[in-house]
Amino acid sequence: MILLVATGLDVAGPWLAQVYIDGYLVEGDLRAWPLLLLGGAYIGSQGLAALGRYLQTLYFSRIGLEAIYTLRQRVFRHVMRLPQHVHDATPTGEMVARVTNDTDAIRELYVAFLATVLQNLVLLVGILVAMALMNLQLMLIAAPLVPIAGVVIWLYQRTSGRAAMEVRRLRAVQNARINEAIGGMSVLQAFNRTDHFRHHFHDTNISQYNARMRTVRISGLLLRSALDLIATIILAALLWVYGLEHLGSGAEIGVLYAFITWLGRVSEPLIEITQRFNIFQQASVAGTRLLRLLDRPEAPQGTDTGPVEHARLQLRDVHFRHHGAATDTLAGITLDIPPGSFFGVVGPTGSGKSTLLDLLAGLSRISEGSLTLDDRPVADFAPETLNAAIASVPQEPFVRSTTLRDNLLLGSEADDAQLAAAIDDAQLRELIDRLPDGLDTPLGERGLTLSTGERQLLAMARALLRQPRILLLDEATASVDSATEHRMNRALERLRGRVTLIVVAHRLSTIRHADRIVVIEAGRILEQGSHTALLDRPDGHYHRLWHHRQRRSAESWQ
Ligand SMILES: Nc1ncnc2c1ncn2[C@@H]1O[C@H](COP(=O)(O)OP(=O)(O)OP(=O)(O)O)[C@@H](O)[C@H]1O
Repeated sequence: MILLVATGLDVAGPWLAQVYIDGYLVEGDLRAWPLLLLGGAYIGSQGLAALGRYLQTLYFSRIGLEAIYTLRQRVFRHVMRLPQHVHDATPTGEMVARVTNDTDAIRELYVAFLATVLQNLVLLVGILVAMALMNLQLMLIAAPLVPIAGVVIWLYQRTSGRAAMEVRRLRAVQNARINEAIGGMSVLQAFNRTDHFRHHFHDTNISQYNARMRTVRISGLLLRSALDLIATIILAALLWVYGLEHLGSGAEIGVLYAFITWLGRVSEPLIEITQRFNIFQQASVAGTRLLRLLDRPEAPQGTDTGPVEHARLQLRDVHFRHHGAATDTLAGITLDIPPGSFFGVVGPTGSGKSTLLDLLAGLSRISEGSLTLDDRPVADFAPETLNAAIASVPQEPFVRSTTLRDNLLLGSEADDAQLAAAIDDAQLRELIDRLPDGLDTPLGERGLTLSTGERQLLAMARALLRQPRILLLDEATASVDSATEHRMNRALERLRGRVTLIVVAHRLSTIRHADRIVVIEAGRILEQGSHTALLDRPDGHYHRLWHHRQRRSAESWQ
């Protein structure tokens, strides 16, 4: 409604001018009141039209922003619920682009495309109607501008659409390159590969420049130039016809004025509509990508919220195969993990240790066999219930670039006493005392100001804050300094008996005192038992591993 009124007021301006010119000026009537009245009406109508346009823009923007808010919320929630294998196979930058750029393209569709196209189409129709009412013959001369402009728009779409797609593709490549280079900057610098990457970047940059120039050339040629030329030809035709009819009389010169003004305004909406079609194209590509993402099934979630009483974990002939993999990563794992026990898991790299922890944490689902917590399938548990009972410390803990306190809490609530207990249990106190602002020290991006071992202790304190029944720890590396190693061992010793500990270890010293050590190779359990029992088997794998490590560390001390 506002749109129609605003357009009517907009179009009325030249009409009022025509009334004044033909009714008073040409007649030689130079009294003040008609000028004041019609001039005031002219200014008023244009002012109200501007107000109307402002209200429309506000309205469309609100619709757009509301749509984007809901959509972004939905896409992000969906992304967080996608199964692990989807995240493993999708580059981070691509997921980020889905949630930010693609949803933004949809916003543009509402704000910039639909609003502009609708406003301009209505304006176009309004001008044509006003022309027809004023002078049908002249309107019929001006009207062909619309179909001719349609052809120009079609040509523009055909030629510039491809170039615009190329610009966007190159921009995505460029973003990925920048992401990759910045993420791996230390490696690039250490390997002296910065120049190599710079040249690669230069190549895509040049291609993007050329593609961009192509779009500028096409739009420069077809948009303003072609449409202005056609408008000028039509203007000449109008002058010709008007001249033939009113030659020398000067009659209806106001009509000519109104037509020239309207004609000048017809090409603007046409150019706007043409330009906005790119946004439409972008939004439809983004929309297709978003729909494809939203169509991907979320990881199934259980609903069992019953309390976990004993926290006994049992695995019966568990098999697991990674999505799309040809063979099983874990095969025939059978384990009984009683509450409060300390289990160590060792094995060569790639043997499936981290995968086993992912299954226990409910991050991946077993392919075959049974995995239960208190005799209830782990897969049936609601994520909140399972996460409250089982906490994990991954190999590469997630550290945000905020303070240590925020990193420990990770959005949850805990009082000072709980925080202090978790910090003490994880042996994090010494580190906090060393930091300039203690718990309120910012940790820098991805926690790079902390060592690998310290990041794991932080993740352990974070996990302990939730007071879990079972703690899964995937030891980051064999090569932490002896002070950190000592702190980690002390932390495990402190937790022992209070919490079930399942620890994947690269340093055998970490799990030396475990109740049971499980040796895995190629996804199968080779042997299990206590440290002494396993060492008592001279031809056992653990025996060999232990003596091999002992020799290596003895050599490194020589
Ligand atoms: N998403 C995946 N898709 C396919 N295979 C995978 C995937 N993730 C891991 N794997 C494979 O599964 C096997 C076990 O990996 P896992 O990370 O569990 O080993 P690991 O014993 O923890 O090794 P490390 O000691 O180096 O941490 C490896 O061969 C690995 O290549």
